Amino acid sequence: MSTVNPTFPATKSIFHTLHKAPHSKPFNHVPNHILIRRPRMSAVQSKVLLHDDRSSSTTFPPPAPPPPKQIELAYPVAIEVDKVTEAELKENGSRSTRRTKLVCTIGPATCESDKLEALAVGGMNVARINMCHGTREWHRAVIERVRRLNEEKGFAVAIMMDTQGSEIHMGDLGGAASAKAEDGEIWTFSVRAFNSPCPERSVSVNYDGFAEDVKVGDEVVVDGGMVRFVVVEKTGPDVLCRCCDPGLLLPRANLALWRNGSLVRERNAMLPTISSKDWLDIDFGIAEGVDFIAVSFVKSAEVIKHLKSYIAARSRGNNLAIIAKIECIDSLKNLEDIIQASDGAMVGRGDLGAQIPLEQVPAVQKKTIQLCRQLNKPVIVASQLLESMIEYPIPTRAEVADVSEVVSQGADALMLSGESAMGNYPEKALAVLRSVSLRTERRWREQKQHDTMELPAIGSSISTYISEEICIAAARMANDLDADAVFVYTTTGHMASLLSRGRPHCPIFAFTPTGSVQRRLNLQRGVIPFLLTFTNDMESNLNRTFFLLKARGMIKSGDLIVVVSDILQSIQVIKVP
Ligand SMILES: Nc1ncnc2c1ncn2[C@@H]1O[C@H](COP(=O)(O)OP(=O)(O)OP(=O)(O)O)[C@@H](O)[C@H]1O
Ligand SMILES: CC(=O)C(=O)O
Ligand SMILES: [K+]
Ligand SMILES: [Mg+2]
Repeated sequence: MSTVNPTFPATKSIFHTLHKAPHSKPFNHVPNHILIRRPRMSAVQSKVLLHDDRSSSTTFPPPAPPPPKQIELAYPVAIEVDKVTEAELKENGSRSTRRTKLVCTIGPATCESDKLEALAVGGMNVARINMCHGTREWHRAVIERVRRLNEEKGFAVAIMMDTQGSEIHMGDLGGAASAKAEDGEIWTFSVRAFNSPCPERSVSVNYDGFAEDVKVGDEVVVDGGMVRFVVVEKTGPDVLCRCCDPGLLLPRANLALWRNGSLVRERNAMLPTISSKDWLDIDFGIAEGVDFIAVSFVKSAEVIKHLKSYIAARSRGNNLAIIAKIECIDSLKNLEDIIQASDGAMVGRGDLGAQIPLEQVPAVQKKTIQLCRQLNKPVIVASQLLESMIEYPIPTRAEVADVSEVVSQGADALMLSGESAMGNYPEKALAVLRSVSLRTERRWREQKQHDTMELPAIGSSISTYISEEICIAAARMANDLDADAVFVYTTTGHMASLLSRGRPHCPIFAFTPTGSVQRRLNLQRGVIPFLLTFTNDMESNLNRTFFLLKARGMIKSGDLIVVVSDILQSIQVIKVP
């Protein structure tokens, strides 16, 4: 380990600097007053503004907020990064680190500390808890264990809470782990609540309108088609159904009704996206400080806006991100608005495949990934990626091809569901996601593939437009120059996310002073989030970062770095001294 060197040389080898300050040439057409209203200003601007007469209401540009205090930091301040990523950087160099992020659903197979640790070591970036199952106490214990591992073992695993939603689902089978439905058997689906244990071949249904809505001849599709029934008779609150596709019924499995080849959207379509139970779970998530809330069965952007304003009022200063789950037929009509209103999206292929014909699911997946990229929102692809690994230690070739395709399509993250929640091989499944991602990403880079996706302007102000352009240009420069990394100093994570949108071939080292921003960046493809306090003196930031990263073996002299600054709105290309 190197010792502190107070005379560590200043950055010398800047051989190219594109300085996009407000008055430089490329933005001559931009009226100054708009630029000066940016929330953060360059050091030069700050100084000028300090001499403004702030009390005068006629002054133009209008009074700006005071510049951020510049704290001079002693040389070695701590830099924190997830220890698994650190090991990967040391071992393989930055170019070969994994870009695709991995989400694991935590269930009975993985809820203990040793199992959670094994997943974290295996590359889990986000732990997902599904409020469809288990009690709040159970979930609280999982959250506490993840937090403790982060603190004690140096991981940076984020927590995602997934709501139940109020679509139609079965009850909990009176406590049984599962129930087998055989071909031709008659089962009773009832709106009555049963005492446990349930009467034989009976399940309760959470939706009170169920018996009124169904018609004889309707198909009841359980768990996206794992089991199927046909309605043969209705008697009061009970609906008698004959099993036509036998299989295992699991507690709280989702139910979809089909009639004449299409989904029944009657009064059940009026069920709220966020149920009263979900609101309690959301309060729980806010209180526990989870990083993401994934909202099930989102139908419109309004519900996301409503939830965001609720959260903003309750969790001051918190960085809770809302992920819209695209998993119902109604979400498809409003896809763009929903994604725009959210902080990210998840393609929930499980429930989606119960609501639209299966052969349409791949197109929805592809479209959602594309829209998310264009609108700069991270996107997770979920369900059945490695379904056979619930039972077997190796995946099918088709599953491997599917995972590889999702990575090629440019998704930010892959998710394990039953494979990690209740499967026999959670760590092996995670290892498959990791190795397939790495191999697919490498092939992409080796073939020097540049994707040609149009990235439209998305910001509403000139300053956000400048940020977007800088990030697109920086990503392209990094590819053309074969850079080892892009560095970005970011307080809100926004610049890091814009860089991720440009999908450079090298990783993005995002330095942020806030733990919640660091964890939130765990969902962005190609971003390695570091916790680091920085100032608005870019040269000192860079020198400090080079010093700290070199000392830890995460970069080395001669590495080529593209540096993007939020503060200066600039791009620099630097060889690490
Ligand atoms: N906390 C838990 N307790 C018990 N079992 C769980 C838990 N979480 C998940 N499982 C089991 O793992 C399976 C897959 O979990 P997952 O949460 O991914 O379900 P899903 O049906 O894909 O998601 P969703 O309900 O959001 O559509 C569940 O069907 C359930 O059997
Ligand atoms: C993940 C999820 O909710 C689904 O696939 O339905
Ligand atoms: K859910
Ligand atoms: Mg679902």
